[in-house]
This record gives sequence, C-alpha cells and structure tokens, in this order.
Amino acid sequence: MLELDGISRSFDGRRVLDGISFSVEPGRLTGFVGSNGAGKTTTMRIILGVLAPDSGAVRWKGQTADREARRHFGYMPEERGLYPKMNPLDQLVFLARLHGVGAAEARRKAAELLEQLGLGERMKDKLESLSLGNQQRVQVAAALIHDPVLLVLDEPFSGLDPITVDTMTAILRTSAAGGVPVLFSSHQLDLVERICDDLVIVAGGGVVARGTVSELRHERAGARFRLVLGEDAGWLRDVPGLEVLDVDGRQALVELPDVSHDQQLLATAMQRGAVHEFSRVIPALADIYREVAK
Ligand SMILES: Nc1ncnc2c1ncn2[C@@H]1O[C@H](COP(=O)(O)OP(=O)(O)OP(=O)(O)O)[C@@H](O)[C@H]1O
Repeated sequence: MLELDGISRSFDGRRVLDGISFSVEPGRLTGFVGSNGAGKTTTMRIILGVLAPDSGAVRWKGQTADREARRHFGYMPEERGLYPKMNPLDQLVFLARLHGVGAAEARRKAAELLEQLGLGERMKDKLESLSLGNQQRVQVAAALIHDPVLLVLDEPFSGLDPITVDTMTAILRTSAAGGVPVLFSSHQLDLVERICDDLVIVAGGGVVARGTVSELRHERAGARFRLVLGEDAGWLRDVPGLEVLDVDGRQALVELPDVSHDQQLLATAMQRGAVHEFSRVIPALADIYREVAK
C-alpha cells in the first residue's frame, strides 16, 4: 500500500501542498481530483521521487519509499516524454533494458504488451504518426513495461474519445485486478465517478474529501427530496418548515429541515392524492466537488 503522510511543498515561498495525507490501496483505482494548480502533479512527482517534499513522508508497504522501492513504481507523467521519432516497440525495449531486462526478453515483453493494448499493427510506426489515443496507450505501456507494483498516472484520460476511454479503463482495471494500487488524476468528474473505487479531492493545499465515491455521495446527501405527484405540486409551498427549491407542474424538489421528516412529508402528500415518486436526491460527484473544492 502507498501512504502519503503530511506532505508539504512550497515553490518560491508559496505553499502548494500543506500536509497532504492519503493512501492508495492494492487492487483499487483511486481517482485524484482537484482544480488547476491544486497540486496533483506536484504530489505525483513527490510520490515518484522526481521532486522532494519539504516535509512529510511517502511510504510503500510501511517503509519510507527509497530509490530501490521507487524503481518498481510505474509513472505516466503529465509531460508524457517518449521520443516522437522512435517507434513504440523500440521505445519499450529501451525502457525495459533500463530496468535491467535482457534484450530478447525485453523485445518479447514489449511486443506482448503492445499487442494487449491493441497496438500490434502499429508497433513499428513512429510514435508521432499515431493518433493521440494510441500515443497515450504507448505512454501507459511505458509505465507498465517493468510490471510495476504501483501505478501513478497523470491525466491518462485527457483528450481520449469514449471508446479509447473504455480501453484505458480496462487497462487500469487489469492492473488493479493484479493487486496493483492505481492512482490517476483527472478533471473528468463523470468519468472519475464511473470508474474509480476511491477518491481523493485536494484543494487549498490539503485533502478536503476522501473515501469511496458512494460514501462521499451519501455522507454529503442532505435532506433533499424529489416528488412526482398525481396533481399540481404547488401546495408544497404552503407546508411549514419545507423549503421548496423547484416546482414544475406535478414535480417538485424540496429540502426538509431534517431527513427524519421524510415520512411525515410522504404521508401528507399521500393524503392529498397520488404519489408516483418520492426519492432522496443523492448529489453527483460534480456537486460534491463544487462544494468542497471552492
Ligand atoms: N517547479 C515548479 N516551480 C514553481 N512552481 C511550481 C513548480 N511546479 C509546480 N508549481 C506550482 O505549483 C502549483 C501546483 O501545480 P501542479 O502542476 O502540481 O497542479 P495540478 O493540480 O497538477 O494542476 P493541473 O490540474 O492544472 O495540471 C501551481 O501553482 C504551479 O504553478
């Protein structure tokens, strides 16, 4: 398991990270979310040891992550950084060799990985001639070539079409299923909500929310209810203590003073006529994000 404990880092006297703590569990996809400049890339660089924290510790399996431990981490940096003029196969062989894999084995592994990622036919084409999505797959292959024990990816989904997003998701899921903790940053909240198991939201230099997406959504659900009635819902405006957020014909969105008042409201509505729908509104991740990342 990867653990970040009180990581702080300043640039030119400006504190960007101020005691960041969270963990990434084996076998789980952890989404890392925060607005532009919130410090996601800086945090990832610190995990990989590319950048040193001013204080705090990065631990891998309970021990301070040292050079040796980090050799086994896989990283897809924001700046990507493969050679545009080189073909995917040669790039991966080169990277595998840097990790100490023998020439023949490196070639076999690189070809196998590229096949798995659907790049079998393009592995000898120059990287710059591939589409953005295919280049991104090669970037992930580069992070996976040495069978990493941890995978850290900086915006792996940016610029991908929906089908390639699915392919990328499947790649990350396969890694996670093998017991690898996977941390990825993204600004696509609908996507993060759909695919990640755990979520970490950073703002103002700290972690402002973390947990499973479902936990966060339910924890932050207020006492907001949606009603669809058999007749006009306008009468709800006259119910004492009820805040009516919206009424549109037979539909209404209301906020109760407390969630425990729900049965009372339902009973009142049923006394007045048919109730076709009565449901608590659980916020989407985007709503939670807007609330905590202000
Ligand atoms: N090497 C550096 N020198 C000076 N400032 C830096 C350096 N690296 C990052 N910063 C600053 O730290 C802040 C956090 O940047 P970082 O790239 O970590 O944010 P981010 O959350 O990844 O943003 P984005 O979502 O836009 O990629 C920014 O204000 C950035 O300008």
